Amino acid sequence: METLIELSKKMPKTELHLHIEGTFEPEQMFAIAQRNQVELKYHTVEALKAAYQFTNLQDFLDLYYQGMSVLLHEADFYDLTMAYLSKVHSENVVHVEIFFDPQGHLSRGVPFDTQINGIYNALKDAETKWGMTFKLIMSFLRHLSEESAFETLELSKPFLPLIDGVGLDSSEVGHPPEKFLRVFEACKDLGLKVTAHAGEEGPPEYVWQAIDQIGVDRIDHGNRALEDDQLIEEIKKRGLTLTVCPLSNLKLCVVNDMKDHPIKTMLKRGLNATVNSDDPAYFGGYMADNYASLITHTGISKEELLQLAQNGITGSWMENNLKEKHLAQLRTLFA
Ligand code: HPA
Ligand SMILES: [Zn+2]
Repeated sequence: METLIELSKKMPKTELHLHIEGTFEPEQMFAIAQRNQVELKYHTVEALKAAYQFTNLQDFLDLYYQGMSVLLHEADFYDLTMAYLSKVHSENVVHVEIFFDPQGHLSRGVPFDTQINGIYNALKDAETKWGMTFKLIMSFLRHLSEESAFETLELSKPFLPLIDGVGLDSSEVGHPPEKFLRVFEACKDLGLKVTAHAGEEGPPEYVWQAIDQIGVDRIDHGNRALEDDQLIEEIKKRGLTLTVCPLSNLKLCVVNDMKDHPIKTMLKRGLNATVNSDDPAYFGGYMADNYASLITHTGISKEELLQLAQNGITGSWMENNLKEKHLAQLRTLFA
């Protein structure tokens, strides 16, 4: 009998919540730092890894911004992205929708074209080599101003054909979605899809704002929506997908123990929850590890595993015929 973990490895998977800067493995970070002659605060891979102990989102973000500071050239962005894609290709991930944080690089003098060309060329190469499809999402840093987000949007305009959607990440509490209402209106007018991190640490009110005011197409995390029954009903009514990140939730103390992760509750309540890795190099695992951890600790059933995988396909922004193809493969595998 095939175990659920074996099945989860084999099944075609999508990744809908992934920060490319969060895939920076310490070994690669040191190699690129050396090649760019940038000094890191930590002097060995071991010392850096030992610092990956977070009690909240901000602890992590402080290290995340430090880590990305070694990315300077187009080749750095290409190598980072290709390393991630090749890793998840080996785990049967067939489609990725990845975030990048332009403001985290612009503030260090790295031009928009350097960033996006490196990332996009890797995505195109993975598509050519393995047939892995993708969407690219530009994310605004919510701890910065509305003005900075508008400046970033302006810089992105020559590259809009390469960008599918926009997101909102970084320090959530104190930076509600409504702070960026006008930016997101402008993005929608440009035909971009919209998603936002909401309800990771922030209150249900932020999820309401993301839905009601911003009109998001998807919700990133959304854990705290479970505190509000009316909100759950609204998310269901609108058919919104939640991009849930189990190992991230554990590492950032959004949940205290994987056995208490709310993903089964989300499914039971009829929410379209999906499984994603967020910042796998920092949180201890890629897609396969996230599924394996849920299977081991929460006791999800075969039916729930199939539901999660199906949600990852239906909640993606891929074309409908591709969705049908992947859904048919899943049905065969689970039959
Ligand atoms: O999980 C996250 N939350 C908010 N901002 C982020 N930036 C990278 N990862 C995250
Ligand atoms: Zn995230």
